[in-house]
Amino acid sequence: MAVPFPDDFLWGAATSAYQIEGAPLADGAGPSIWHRFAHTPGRVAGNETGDLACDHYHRALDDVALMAELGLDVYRFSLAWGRVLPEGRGAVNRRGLDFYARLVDALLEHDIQPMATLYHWDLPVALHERGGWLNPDSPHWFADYAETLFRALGDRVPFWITINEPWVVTVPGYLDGQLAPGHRDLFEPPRVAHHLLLAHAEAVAVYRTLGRQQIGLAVNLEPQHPASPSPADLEASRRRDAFINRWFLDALMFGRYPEELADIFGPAWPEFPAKSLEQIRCRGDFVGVNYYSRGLVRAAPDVAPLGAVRLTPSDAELTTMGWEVYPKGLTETLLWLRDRYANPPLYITENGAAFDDPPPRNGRVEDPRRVAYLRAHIRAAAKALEQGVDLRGYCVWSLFDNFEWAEGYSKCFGLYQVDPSDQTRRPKASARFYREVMASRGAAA
Ligand SMILES: N=[N+]=NCCCCNC(=O)[C@@H]1[C@H]2[C@H](O)[C@@H](O)[C@H](O)[C@@H](CO)[C@@H]12
Repeated sequence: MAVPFPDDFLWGAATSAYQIEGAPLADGAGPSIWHRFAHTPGRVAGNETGDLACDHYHRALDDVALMAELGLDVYRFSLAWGRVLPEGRGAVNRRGLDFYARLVDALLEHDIQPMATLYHWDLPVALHERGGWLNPDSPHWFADYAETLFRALGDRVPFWITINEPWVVTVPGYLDGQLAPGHRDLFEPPRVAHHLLLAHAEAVAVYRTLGRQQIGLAVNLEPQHPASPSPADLEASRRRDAFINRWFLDALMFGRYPEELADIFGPAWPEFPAKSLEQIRCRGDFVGVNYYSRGLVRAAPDVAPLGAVRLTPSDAELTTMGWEVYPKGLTETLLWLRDRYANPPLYITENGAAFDDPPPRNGRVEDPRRVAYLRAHIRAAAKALEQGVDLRGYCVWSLFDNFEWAEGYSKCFGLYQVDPSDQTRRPKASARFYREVMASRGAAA
């Protein structure tokens, strides 16, 4: 492929603490809401948990050597809040902090840039018991936690992400209850979202006094297309676009929520004080984009609160998550960000696909569909770059097959297969493909 990727473009891979580390209570760590959720029967497929996951907590240094062999420029990982602050605030757990210091130092020794996510869904139970993200103090708890990490690792970590996918924290977490903490309530999501945005803004403000590098928010974005040109479907796709794509970014970039949100939530949508919306207004240094698919939307008046449903096109290729393979949507999303928010610096902080991979043969795992998915989406990103999008990096989700939340270990996104019997990491064809892409600075895609 003609190479539009600049030499300093950062090629990487992403993971998160609860999904790969295992040992959730080791060395003084406090339990998270995901530890509690996974241990609640019926919440996770097969009642699987992150107790072992990829055992990364005990294998981190070997895993960093694997990342170096793969050829990563950047590695995106998350910090488990409860390892560092077992009660979520107050006393620091030195052994937890030391784990992350060792990980960061190992990455730097291998010339891999650390990209640290402060919050990837694993709120300490101790804070959840004080109301969690519903508590108006939660932004201050988060800013204090962030400050602890900025002071401990800020000199060595060049990229910080405050919160991973506040939409997923809010909607599956508090509206439909699919993810921890599993609440199903119409009145909680608007407040949770507001506190998450205040938490992000407060952490960025603290970072501005302590750090000199880059900090941003990672959002899941999904272009919405009406299933038909009917006014009802057009309106439904506009509502879903506001709900998924503009809710958090408009608040950050413009200091206001999309007006559709008040229609969607009706009486459950509070009057937010103008002062707090002004506090939320905070562009950060970059936007992290998590892209997987698009939404094909049909009006469904009886489906509350959106009045819309997402269709699965009958003729589309689907991943095992049921998501349509739609690389054009990545180009569309990147151009939309350029045009709506005045061309902010962007990193694709997650892009990948779950497919049922075969067992290894002669130590190799063939995953041609994932190779095709990654190639198509890297090319889609290139198309946006060629149109002036300020795209600076791309991270595959995920480095390893790992704990896919409520799906357990049944959904595999990894470049490496992890043998559950002995934790052996085996590269898939997609790892070999991605190594070539990185070595050729994008040309091999
Ligand atoms: N309706 N609707 N839209 C649903 C949009 C949510 C899409 N799921 C994500 O973005 C999560 C992200 C997460 O960071 C990671 O921890 C997960 O392992 C991956 C894979 O699932 C993705």
